[in-house]
Amino acid sequence: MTTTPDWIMIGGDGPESYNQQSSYQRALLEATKDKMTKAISANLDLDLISNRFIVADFGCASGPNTFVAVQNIIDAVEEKYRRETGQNPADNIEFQVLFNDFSLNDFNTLFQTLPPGRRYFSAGVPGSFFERVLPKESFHIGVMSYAFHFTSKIPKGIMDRDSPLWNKDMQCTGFNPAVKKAYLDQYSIDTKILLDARAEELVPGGLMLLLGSCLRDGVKMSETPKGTVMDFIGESLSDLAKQGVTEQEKVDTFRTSIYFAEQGEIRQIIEENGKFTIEAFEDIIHAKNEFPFDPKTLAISFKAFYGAFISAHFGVEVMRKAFELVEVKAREQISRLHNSKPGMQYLIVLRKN
Ligand SMILES: C[S@@+](CC[C@H](N)C(=O)[O-])C[C@H]1O[C@@H](n2cnc3c(N)ncnc32)[C@H](O)[C@@H]1O
Ligand SMILES: [Mg+2]
Repeated sequence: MTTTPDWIMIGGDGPESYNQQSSYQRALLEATKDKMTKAISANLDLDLISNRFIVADFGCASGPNTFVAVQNIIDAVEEKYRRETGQNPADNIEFQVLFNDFSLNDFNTLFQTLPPGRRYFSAGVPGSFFERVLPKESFHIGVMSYAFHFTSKIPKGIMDRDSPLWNKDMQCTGFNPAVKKAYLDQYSIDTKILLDARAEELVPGGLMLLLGSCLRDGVKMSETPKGTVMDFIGESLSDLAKQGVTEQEKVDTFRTSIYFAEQGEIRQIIEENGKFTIEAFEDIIHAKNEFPFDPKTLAISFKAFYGAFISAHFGVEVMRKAFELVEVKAREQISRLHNSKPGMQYLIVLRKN
């Protein structure tokens, strides 16, 4: 079994950084602000809002989206407190935000760009969210934004050419049922471990807010715009191997530890885990719902997301060349994108049982 390189976003705040290129992810946070506020108002016990309130973001990257996510939560908690007690939250509540990601994440950029005027104390929590990273009962609301689609490793057999599970593509396209099952099984195991860990770390009655992308039931990854661009990336890397720019062996051993689950699969995993009640599972439709089908924008935003991961395996030069080809492919095959089936963006609200 192979462990993939840690899934690190491009750090710093240069033109290709995650910091500058994550507006797609941010659009979902902005679109869900009202729904997050309502969910917190309806599902968080007033008793939990006392002198010390802890918010944790798992898979925070280097910002700025994490600041939007945690501020939305703090605003909602303050609003509920003000409305239901008539008191000023600033007089009575101190907030702390725990920022979690892999230790190699660019925490320097994160801490250097913390919003001025924020009303919370900050701390970094390094480590994989597939393990316990915090003491028992140590936070009140957790959030995961575009971080609930990872597996801890590439499923067994996926990179073995002699296995019926061998996957020629870099992602789970959804077309090979055996490959799809292997990814789903791994995702299910990992996600249950993740939920177990968060359930221990959350205070009783605490909430987890999950925001991200999934598939509508019955839709295959490669049928969506995101899956189509991921296929362009895989095809571009294969082209570079054919041109001798990189080795075929490297292409064959490059697979993503990402599984975009179907809506029903996510629901089933959470229910089987049994540590949380699903208070809401919302289908969020917003202006930036799908990527704009502009070849240049697509190449840049997917580079921000996947670039560091590809660099770690192929080196930065191959990564750059691959995304030049992705832009060409997106231009040549724009109809594939226009004919794709919509993906889905969600807000899931979980309450610890
Ligand atoms: C697509 S980014 C999302 C960042 C940010 N939450 C947002 O909404 O823009 C996914 C983040 O999850 C982190 N991540 C992936 N697997 C992780 C793990 N096992 N433990 C902790 N962080 C992880 C990555 O390092 C990355 O920063
Ligand atoms: Mg990984």
